[in-house]
Amino acid sequence: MDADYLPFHPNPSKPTFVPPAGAVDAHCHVFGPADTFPYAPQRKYTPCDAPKEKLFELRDFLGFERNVIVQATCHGNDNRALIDALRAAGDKARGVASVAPDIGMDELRTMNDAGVRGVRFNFVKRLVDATPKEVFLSIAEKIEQLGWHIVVYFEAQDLEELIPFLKQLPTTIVVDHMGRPDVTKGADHPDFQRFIALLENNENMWVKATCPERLTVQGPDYSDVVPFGRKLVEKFPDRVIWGTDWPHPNMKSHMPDDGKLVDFIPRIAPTPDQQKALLVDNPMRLYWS
Ligand SMILES: O=C(O)/C=C(\CC(=O)C(=O)O)C(=O)O
Repeated sequence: MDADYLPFHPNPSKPTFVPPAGAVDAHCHVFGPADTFPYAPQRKYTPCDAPKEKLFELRDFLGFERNVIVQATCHGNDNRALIDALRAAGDKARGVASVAPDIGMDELRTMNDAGVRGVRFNFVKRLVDATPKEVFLSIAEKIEQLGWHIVVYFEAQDLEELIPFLKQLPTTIVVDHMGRPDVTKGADHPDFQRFIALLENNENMWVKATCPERLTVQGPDYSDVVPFGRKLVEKFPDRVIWGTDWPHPNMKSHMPDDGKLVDFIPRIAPTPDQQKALLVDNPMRLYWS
């Protein structure tokens, strides 16, 4: 792993908040182990191994029933670790893959059988070299045939430029990590309001109310991120999902305690109805129906 890479928390606390029955951790990753599933040569970071067994252990410990495992850039378009984890989890996991435009429908169908239900388009400049929009559009055309959706990861300052492209995508779109707002500007700032307006005007767009630990400036207990998550849960109760982001690649300031991240949930989704929608009904509709 990279010299400055922080490994995941070795012994997270037991959360006080008990997730509703059937809760889904809808954003997490598996990394390696590198001797079986090597990292991609073009990767921008080398993580510590975070194998499926550790993920499943954490799922049970935190009180979740299911995972959505998202392909991260350190594995490039090599989805073998993801597929291996999905097969091992059986019906308890679904996946989001990263694919090249020349992928065939047969390979996509094999992935579908393993539990993949979406692809991820990553626009974060520190993580990937830019991919031409036509390439993404040609992938979108293929995966649309399987009823999959597209997860997009971008930073707030790049949203404006991306909007015309996002509007061209033919499927459900899920935006990672609240659209990565600058929380120092506040949730009423025009930047976050523009993101809210985008979701209001495009009913195919969903959002993950994830990653207070990445967005915070104050640090734990992430109070500066609460207004952002709460606004998304209130405004889009049937289009918002939640996940741990375990094993938290590229965290530089601190490594979050996953139990504390679970305790963040009732602060952004205070009512049992909101919690059930966020953790059960919405992810089940998107990934298991
Ligand atoms: O865990 C995440 O979702 C966020 C990441 C890593 C990532 O997305 C990737 O490597 O593909 C990040 O901001 O470094």
